[in-house]
Amino acid sequence: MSIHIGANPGDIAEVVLMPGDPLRAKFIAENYLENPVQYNNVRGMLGFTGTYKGHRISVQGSGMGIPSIGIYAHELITEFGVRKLIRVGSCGSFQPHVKIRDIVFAMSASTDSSLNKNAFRGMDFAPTADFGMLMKAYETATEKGIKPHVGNILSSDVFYGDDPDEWKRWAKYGVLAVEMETTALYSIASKLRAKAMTILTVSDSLVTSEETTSEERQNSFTEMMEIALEVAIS
Ligand SMILES: O=P(O)(O)O[C@H]1O[C@H](CO)[C@@H](O)[C@H]1O
Ligand SMILES: O=c1cc[nH]c(=O)[nH]1
Repeated sequence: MSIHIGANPGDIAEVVLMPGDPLRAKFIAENYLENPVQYNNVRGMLGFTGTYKGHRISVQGSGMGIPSIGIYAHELITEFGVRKLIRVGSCGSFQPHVKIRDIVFAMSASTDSSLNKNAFRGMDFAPTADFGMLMKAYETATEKGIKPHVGNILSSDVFYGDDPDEWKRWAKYGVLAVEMETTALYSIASKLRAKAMTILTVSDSLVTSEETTSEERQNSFTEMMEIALEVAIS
């Protein structure tokens, strides 16, 4: 048992899917895992372990933002022996060609957070996805007839910012979309010698102002879940 995860040693698989929303974790467990067992309810941050195509897989809600996923990723790796972490999240598009419900693979994650600036005394660390996982995700998407966008994303500390045009600074440099966790996930996985990647579904567009509902964000982004499960068992 760790401070934030009320599981016993061995309750959590070596591979964990991590949606921000704990109810998305429940949806994945109930719809894709065989014999799912809930191992965590501390702070309502649901975690489940079951099997997918015969492989043991866990799904753990990460909460929103860098501090929250930082806590769960750290405890999963250091206290429960997790080796592979796959974030399955929602994001807002920065580019006209990245449309609502499209899939984005985060090859790298820029940030406005000071997490790594603090850790590296003002110097820049480049948080990147595990190449093998990224390649498997790309192959799986291609087999399914899905064309993912692969590239740099922004992990922001701010959801409701002051400047409505701030995102354009990142868009100008080709950043695909914004979410709030990946830079921490990739950095922590690198430090602790685990493997990580993020798969996102576009839930809204800063370009067109289109949006999906919270219910859709919880339950309907199934293509990214299915790609993530194939990466998990590879
Ligand atoms: O849908 P999730 O995985 O929570 O991801 C995105 O949604 C939340 C903001 O609505 C942030 O956590 C952001 O990263
Ligand atoms: O962090 C996020 C997630 C989804 N959509 C956004 O605009 N921001």
